[in-house]
Amino acid sequence: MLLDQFFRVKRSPALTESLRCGLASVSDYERRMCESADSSVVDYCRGGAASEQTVAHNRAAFDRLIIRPRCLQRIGGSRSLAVASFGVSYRMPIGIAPVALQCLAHPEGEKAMARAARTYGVPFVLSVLSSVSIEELAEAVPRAPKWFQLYIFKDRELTECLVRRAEKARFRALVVSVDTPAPGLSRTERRNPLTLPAKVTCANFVPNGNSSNGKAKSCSASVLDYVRSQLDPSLGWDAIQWLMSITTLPVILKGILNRADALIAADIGVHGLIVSNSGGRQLDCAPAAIEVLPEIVGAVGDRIEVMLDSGVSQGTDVFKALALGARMVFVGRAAVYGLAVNGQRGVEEVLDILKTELESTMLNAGCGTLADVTPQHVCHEAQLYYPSAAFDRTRISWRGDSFRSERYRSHDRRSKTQTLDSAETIQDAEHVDDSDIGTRKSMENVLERVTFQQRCVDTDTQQQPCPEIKNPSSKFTVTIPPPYRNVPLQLSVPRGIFRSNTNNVSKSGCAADGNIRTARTVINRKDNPPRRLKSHSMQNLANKSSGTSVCNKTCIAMDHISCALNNSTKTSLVNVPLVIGPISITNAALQQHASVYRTAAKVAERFQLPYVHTLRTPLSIEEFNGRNLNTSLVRWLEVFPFADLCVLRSLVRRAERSGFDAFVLSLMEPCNSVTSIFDKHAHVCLPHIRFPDLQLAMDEVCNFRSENAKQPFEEEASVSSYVRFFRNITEIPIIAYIPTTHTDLVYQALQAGVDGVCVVIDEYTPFPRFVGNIQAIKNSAFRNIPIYAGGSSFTETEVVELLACGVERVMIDQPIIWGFIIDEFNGISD
Ligand SMILES: Cc1cc2nc3c(=O)[nH]c(=O)nc-3n(C[C@H](O)[C@H](O)[C@H](O)COP(=O)(O)O)c2cc1C
Repeated sequence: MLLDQFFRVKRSPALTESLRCGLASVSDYERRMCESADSSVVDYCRGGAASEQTVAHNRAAFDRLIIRPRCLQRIGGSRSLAVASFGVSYRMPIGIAPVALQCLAHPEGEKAMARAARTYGVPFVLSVLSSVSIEELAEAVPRAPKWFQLYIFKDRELTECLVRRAEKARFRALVVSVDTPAPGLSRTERRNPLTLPAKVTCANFVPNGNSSNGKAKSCSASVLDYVRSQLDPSLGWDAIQWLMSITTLPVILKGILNRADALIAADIGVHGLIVSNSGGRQLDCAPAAIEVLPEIVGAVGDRIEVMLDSGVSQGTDVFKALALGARMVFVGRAAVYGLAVNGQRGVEEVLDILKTELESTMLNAGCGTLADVTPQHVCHEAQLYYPSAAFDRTRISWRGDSFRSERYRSHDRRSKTQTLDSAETIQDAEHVDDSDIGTRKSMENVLERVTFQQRCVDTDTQQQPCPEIKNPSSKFTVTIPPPYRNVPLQLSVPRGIFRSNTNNVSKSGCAADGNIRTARTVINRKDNPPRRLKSHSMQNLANKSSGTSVCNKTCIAMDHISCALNNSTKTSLVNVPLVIGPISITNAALQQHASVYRTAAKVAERFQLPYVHTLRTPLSIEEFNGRNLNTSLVRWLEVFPFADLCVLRSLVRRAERSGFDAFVLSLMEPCNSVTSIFDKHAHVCLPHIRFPDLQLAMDEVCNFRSENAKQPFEEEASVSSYVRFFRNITEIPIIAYIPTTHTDLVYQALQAGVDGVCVVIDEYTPFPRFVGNIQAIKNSAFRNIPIYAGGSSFTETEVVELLACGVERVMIDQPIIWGFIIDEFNGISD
């Protein structure tokens, strides 16, 4: 208070009032609502889908972004938050998202919300499931800037009727929620079901003289069921085209979460997108909206308006979204909390809090106007805290320069090629950004034009190829995929999630298009038709293992298991293309159980999965090979980039003789000599275990060295020289096994001609970032090379996400050990 007075900060009466009541932030309103409202209403407003991971992602993703302020920016006196959208100027870039049945939170419901929106000059989106009808709202708050959210229902007549009503009531835009093929599953709501009071219903579906075509239903909870039954999972993009053909209102798609869908939307001429996961209420484990925003702005930001909702609850969130290219953000829950606490006044107070926080953030970050807020003002925490990742190409999107330059240079994505300078650094990007500051305003004009001319654009002109951009210093060229005009028009958010048999991923066109040289044909040559794995969860395994029937050895390792389970929310790994291994003994409890390898290999054989044998085992290549193994097992061998050529050559020959199908060249640890890896695994970590192959390699090195006094291979040999070496002496395919933090090595390996790459997650990399890294590789010139994902234990949904972004197979190792400890063959199978 004192500080405010000192700096003479002007406060609105609404904020002064709310501060007097101890409500200074959106979370204060949330808390107050929880104290005062009925518990089923609280659950309804706050809840998310299933395990609510996406709700948590939304918050965490904003928190991972760091604001990077600039000083001494000569911020002038005239400061405005005004923004134009679809031809209308709004007083600030914050709108109110569609929220169903607002009369549950407050008797005035949507009317109060719309009045607050009018006071603050921001758009209010009325949900089709509103508790106040379109007409009633228009009559009560005629001058509020209103948009109308709808679904394209199974009954198109009903849908068209709603559109006509919205047009007649002078709504300014249609927001189509495309992420709702079915209602989201809320566990909290199932535990504490919401019973609609008699006077609260979906007012747009109740006969009132306006909904005249006989489609309206009588007033009861069954109205909600009826509306839910009208959701149509069979919709395709043609439905959007149909909608655009029956209305002149701008059409905005809400719920877009990937670039591919954004491109289709722009291609078919929609006017805007709201990047959204519906606040985590639809698909659990969907990405945070803010995480995918840069990718979508990069793809279509220069053609259509891109907005965002989901997780926005403070001014800094708004700032971050604007910096990453959103034109406007919407709040759902934040506004509902205000409504529940204090009706219209509560919503105004919340809007005031967000506005004040946004203004303060802008000032302190060195931005006087929205035009000053640029991607340069936000970075991902990884850039600050993990500087070794500074060269990681995929983090470029978080610097913002990649999409920004496209956006500001009016880059046309239809160009066939785009060059990337692999030597680009953060400094380079900042330099570029400096020169770009202040251009946002002019870009806004361009955006305006694009938006309103969108439908008139002659499609032939759109097809004109754009001149190639060539950068002489570029190290490699990335081919941009052709426009998505010919893809089947089917809503798929995200792609692949409903794939019935994920083992067919390569055939379903996600990753492969037949150009793969050797890996597809050779590595997987023994693949048989997939079998279904038994559906067990890691939690089940843990529960099972706590029973008395489990032998002593289990107890020793149970700490490891429960620790791993506690640290994560691992679920089942079922019905997916996997690779088993490489399993090395890192667990002291397993020292005496070398049979884990043979057992794991048998399971791999049974399920027709490749098995990766490693040198870090008590079984030599020949011993492993000789034990009752059927020839149908697909065998890969993990090798290390030893400096000693003679060792590598001899390993290659032995692997060839033993019928291995691929080499997994592990670049996980800096081990340029046999001695370093031998010391680490055979002497230092696990002194009691015999590592015959490493010992053999040691012997060979000693013999070799005594014969050839000097080192045969330079100590710091590059990835390419190892790959070339393998290439020269064997036909067996090579898969590089590289940590995701070293994307530069991935590209080196790909350039050197490996047949596949396994990108391995580490404990510091957030999963969305890992997916981003993989997507970047899949989007690069090497898109046809199979990518595998490694890193111990992914959850089932993570596996699906990986497959959806083009990963061929997922390598698992640690869960195999857990399964073995619990029930050997059956445990691993489970
Ligand atoms: C209680 C509630 C009801 C909602 N109802 C709808 C709806 O009817 N239609 C829709 O498209 N989105 C609906 N949403 C999603 C919001 O439009 C918006 O996407 C989401 O709330 C944004 O996330 P946030 O709550 O974290 O701000 C609803 C959200 C909430 C919290």
